Amino acid sequence: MAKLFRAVIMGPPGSGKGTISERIAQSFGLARLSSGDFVRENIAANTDAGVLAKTYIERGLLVPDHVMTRLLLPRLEEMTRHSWLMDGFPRTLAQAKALNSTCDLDLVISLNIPYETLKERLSDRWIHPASGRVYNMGFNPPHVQGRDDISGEPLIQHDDDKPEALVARLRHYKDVAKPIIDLYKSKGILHTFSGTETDRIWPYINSLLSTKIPSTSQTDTQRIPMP
Ligand SMILES: Nc1ncnc2c1ncn2[C@@H]1O[C@H](COP(=O)(O)OP(=O)(O)OP(=O)(O)O)[C@@H](O)[C@H]1O
Ligand SMILES: Nc1nc2c(ncn2[C@@H]2O[C@H](COP(=O)(O)OP(=O)(O)O)[C@@H](O)[C@H]2O)c(=O)[nH]1
Repeated sequence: MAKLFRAVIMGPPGSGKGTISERIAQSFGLARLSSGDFVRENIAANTDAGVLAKTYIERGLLVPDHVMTRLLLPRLEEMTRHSWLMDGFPRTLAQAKALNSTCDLDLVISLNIPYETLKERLSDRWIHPASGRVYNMGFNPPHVQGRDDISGEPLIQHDDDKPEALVARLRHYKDVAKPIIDLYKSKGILHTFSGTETDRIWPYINSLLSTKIPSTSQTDTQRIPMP
């Protein structure tokens, strides 16, 4: 069996993690895992953790570490036969340490995008909740306004993309990301990409990953739903 590959993508809200994860999943056939999707699925299913998580998300806050690790780590332990890319976890040093004790990461991508760019992008971000597909009215609009390209279902905007919640989220990101980035830097697995346009950053990420994982056809792509 080919060697498994485990990666994490980090960056502030709106930095392009979802967009780039999708491209990586399609180009390299990794399972794409999103902590945000996982939390929202738990909210929709009214699980105990989902009900609790909702009270934090509504205030633009992170879900507490013990709730996140209890939700996510067992799921990762089930993925022993898959290569994966995680978007949205770890988001605190405690989560990074918990992840460390579960698996060895091969690579961490950190996106470094200016604040003004983030604000503009998020005010225009639309999402298909069931699949996690992300649109932007300027950058990658849906074929039919307000509808997902594949299912035709309605698109929504997240409450936490509203400017009031965004400022708190960005401040929080800056505070909590630094020690995580330092940790991965010290492990020699951190790769940082800076810029204002995903299309200009993508070729660099693509060529880095090409040296680390073999390309697969698009049919190998999978987005593993989290329970
Ligand atoms: N690892 C995590 N730790 C704590 N809370 C989390 C974590 N992942 C997701 N959440 C919670 O779920 C919410 C939605 O997650 P999602 O990843 O979609 O976040 P987001 O803040 O919209 O991120 P982005 O805009 O960067 O994609 C977050 O705002 C946060 O409250
Ligand atoms: N204008 C513009 N929008 C982008 C670019 N890259 C991503 N987006 C959009 O910006 C928003 C945030 O991107 P997303 O991938 O969701 O970022 P995340 O919050 O880090 O996961 C989405 O609406 C994307 O479609 C870009 O280069 N230019």
